[in-house]
Amino acid sequence: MPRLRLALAQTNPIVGDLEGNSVAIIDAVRRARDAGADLVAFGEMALSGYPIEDLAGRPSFLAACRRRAAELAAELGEAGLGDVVVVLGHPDGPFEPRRFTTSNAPTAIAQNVASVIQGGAIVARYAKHHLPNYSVFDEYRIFIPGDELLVLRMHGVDVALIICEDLWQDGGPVNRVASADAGLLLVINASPYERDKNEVRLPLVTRRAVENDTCVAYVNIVGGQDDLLFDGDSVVVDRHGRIVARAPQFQPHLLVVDLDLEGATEHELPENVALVELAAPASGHGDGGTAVVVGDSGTPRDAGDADNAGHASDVGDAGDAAESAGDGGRTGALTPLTADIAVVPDELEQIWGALVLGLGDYVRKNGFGSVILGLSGGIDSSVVASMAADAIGASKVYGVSMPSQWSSDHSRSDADDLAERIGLHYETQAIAELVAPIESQLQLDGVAAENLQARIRGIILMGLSNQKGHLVLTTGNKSELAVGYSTIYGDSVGGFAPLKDVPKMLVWELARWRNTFAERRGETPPIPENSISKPPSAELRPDQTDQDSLPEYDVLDALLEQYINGGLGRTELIEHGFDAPTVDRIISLVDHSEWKRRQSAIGTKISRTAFGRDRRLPITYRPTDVS
Ligand SMILES: Nc1ncnc2c1ncn2[C@@H]1O[C@H](COP(=O)(O)OP(=O)(O)OC[C@H]2O[C@@H]([n+]3cccc(C(=O)O)c3)[C@H](O)[C@@H]2O)[C@@H](O)[C@H]1O
Ligand SMILES: Nc1ncnc2c1ncn2[C@@H]1O[C@H](COP(=O)(O)OP(=O)(O)OP(=O)(O)O)[C@@H](O)[C@H]1O
Ligand SMILES: NC(=O)CC[C@H](N)C(=O)O
Repeated sequence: MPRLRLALAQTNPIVGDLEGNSVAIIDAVRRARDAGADLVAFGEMALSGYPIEDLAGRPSFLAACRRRAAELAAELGEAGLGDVVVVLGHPDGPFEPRRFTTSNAPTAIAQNVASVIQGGAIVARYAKHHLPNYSVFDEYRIFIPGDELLVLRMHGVDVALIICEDLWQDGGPVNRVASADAGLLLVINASPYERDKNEVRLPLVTRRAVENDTCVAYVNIVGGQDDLLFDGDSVVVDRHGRIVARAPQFQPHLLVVDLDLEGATEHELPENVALVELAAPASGHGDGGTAVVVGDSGTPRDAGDADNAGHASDVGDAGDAAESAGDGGRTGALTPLTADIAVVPDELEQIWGALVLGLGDYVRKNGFGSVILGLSGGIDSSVVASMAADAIGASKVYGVSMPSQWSSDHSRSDADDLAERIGLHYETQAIAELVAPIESQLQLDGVAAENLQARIRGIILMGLSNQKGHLVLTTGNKSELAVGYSTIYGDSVGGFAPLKDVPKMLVWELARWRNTFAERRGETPPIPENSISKPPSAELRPDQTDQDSLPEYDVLDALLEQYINGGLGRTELIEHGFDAPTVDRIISLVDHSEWKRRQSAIGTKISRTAFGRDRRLPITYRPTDVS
């Protein structure tokens, strides 16, 4: 059986940063080459970052991506890395909208492609076939679909290549893998984290391996991009679906694994399969060879454009190359690798890791050096402060206590305690004297006067942000956002909302988990016990608690879970045991808060249905279909 040494490069790209992303790519190829890899694969759009959204409609951006991919190939060759076969995801174009007769998206001018690089040039290209258009994805709108499976013959093995959603959908390229008789199915991905995703993603990888009787290698990008968080978790399973290598979540990683694979055989190609024969390395890790397309039953691809002229041809003299590739083309035997199988953390640790990376990458990738937030001594601000310290270090976190005349003593003492435990910067800005003149001049009372306090706090945080350059973190959680329980332009102020997709009950669970995690490591638990155990209160009037306005949070969260994630209507919610008045009140609050959510800060998605792109509803809406 031919042995392939495969490297999966789990990189953390920044959308648009073609230069920075290229540096990481070249570095990973060098490390893969030093580790003896024959093939190194990067995630979907690893060159450009993902998702590129409407940048896909900008010809100058597409041209820059295409140019950078070709330059990168040349640079790899010049750096003596031409022998390693590199599979790299990037956008390609601009194409004439009507050039592809199979296109269902006539206005799209881009394709979502994987370029195959060898010997200093792009030698083949695969265009994604299935373009996801549900949940957070809009690819059908912006990309032209491909229509064939690419098979690379290298080192005596046939490697079938597809991109992310192609693995998820029956029909199309994944159904041709078995009849193409591929020894390895390589999938490059940009698959966002959701707390239950692993329960779907890994079984899917396993199922495809068994269905096709082939090893499957799945490489994902890692890192935060606005509201999305890519968790990495790249994995290789054998033809029985058993895990043979797995990268850790939430960090860049180069996973290198030896695979003994079914050798390539001569057989008739199914429809819409392009077989590209890659030449064996000339010697050791010297200059690479050229590619020969030995069979192509589909429509011509665009791999042989001006950038790649002379490196791919459709002549059929594959025999010699196949023979020389049979032993892997290496000059000497490589020491076998030991299995590298990362342990998947428990669920709360995963969620914490996702939120910390999402927050940290938003701060770093948007060029902030620090964050600021209001510390009320309550659970939400305490958890956000702790996450921020984990993400960027306590020395870059600024907390402000802003007591009013209604603030309890514990709001101050718990905030002091938190600041001390975490070691963040901390100051006090009392608001009573700022609130009083506005309240009096505008003659505000009731909720108007209550909200003024939250708005003065917002002004203080934005003022300090403008002055010092801190990013303002808004502390609202998913339960509050669902029912509009926050003051617009008040405590909802801010640029990033770490708890946006975290319901209140989960906020408490995470707080307890983080403290226990610290204790296990012999560290000071960051969150004061009193902040966890006391009843939540906005403290905008004497003795206020959240439950003056809302049901108990366990009931509220269960109801919201069924209404928002589960998509149940009024009748079904009542059938599930929620009482009718509560259902009516909460549905009404959720539906009438859409306008607040539409202007709210983004935050890391961790659920199947996060507020934002996942759930698009009208603001102006008079419900007549409530049932
Ligand atoms: N459809 C629509 N489109 C555009 N604007 C719309 C609108 N509906 C209302 N509005 C505007 O919104 C205003 C009302 O919204 P807003 O000013 O936010 O005020 P509102 O939602 O009435 O009150 C805020 C609630 O959040 C609670 N709160 C505040 C702060 C912190 C916390 C906490 O514990 O975390 C809770 C507070 O106790 C109160 O119950 C209206 O005066 C109107 O200007
Ligand atoms: N006294 C305060 N000092 C500083 N910030 C405050 C104060 N009160 C409220 N805030 C800010 O406004 C946010 C909304 O908090 P509020 O106490 O009204 O509700 P909450 O949802 O219970 O949040 P928390 O659990 O953090 O208290 C807080 O998380 C905090 O950032
Ligand atoms: N980029 C993609 O095609 C991702 C879609 C896929 N269903 C996923 O979430 O993994």
